[in-house]
Amino acid sequence: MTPGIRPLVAGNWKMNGTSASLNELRSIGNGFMSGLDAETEALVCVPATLLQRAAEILSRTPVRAGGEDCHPKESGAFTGEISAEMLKDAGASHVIVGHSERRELFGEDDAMVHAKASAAWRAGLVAIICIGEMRAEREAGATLDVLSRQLEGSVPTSATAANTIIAYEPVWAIGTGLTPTAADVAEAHAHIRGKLTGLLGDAAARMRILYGGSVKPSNAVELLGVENVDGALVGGASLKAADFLAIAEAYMNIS
Ligand SMILES: O=C[C@H](O)COP(=O)(O)O
Repeated sequence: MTPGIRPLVAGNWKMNGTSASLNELRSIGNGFMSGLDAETEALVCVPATLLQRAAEILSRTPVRAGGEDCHPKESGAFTGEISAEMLKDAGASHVIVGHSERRELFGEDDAMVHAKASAAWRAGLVAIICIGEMRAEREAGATLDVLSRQLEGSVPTSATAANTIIAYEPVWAIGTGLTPTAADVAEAHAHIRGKLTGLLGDAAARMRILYGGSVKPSNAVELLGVENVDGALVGGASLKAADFLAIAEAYMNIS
């Protein structure tokens, strides 16, 4: 945690979920209405097919709905793509950009992530910019260099704490059940805060830096209690309301 920063627990459903899954979303929304929102803000990023319905369901709760990716352009001949403006129109407040699955499986580089973050702001969305090292990069001792390079290339210099959130997700920890040690997370997040300060100045002090990668109820207190960890980006465990709510409840046990 960072003193003065309200934590955010964000879900990322990835390519999961149909109409039937909206019941989980209702439960998440209801869970936050019974006091959890006093501890943390909450967001669930869902597939575009569910976004409008998700936003309607969550509109009666403190939880917000977000998109998982956007195209840099506002509109045009880009079959299959979705713009930030379309996400906003469907009810999104945030959009994830530069998730490692986009970088790794769809060839997105830092310049593309930079353009997508700018597109998010153009549409009035908060950009959640993801960074993180691959397993080989960690093993080569290059983690902090990779994070610096990704921040330099992906985060536009006009980023502010209001329009941008950084998500640190070690790629090898995503969906694997593996997590870095609390000390490793602390080192990475402190490095990210320092690098952001160099890039953005005062805006970095209040910018949320989320941790993502195999966050679950059993490790949430340990991971979210680390200095400079201002919330979580949760994949698999966000698909089950009980798990997502239990992760958010971790904040009741962190002093
Ligand atoms: O965006 C979420 C992350 O990729 C983490 O996914 P995970 O919680 O399933 O490891």
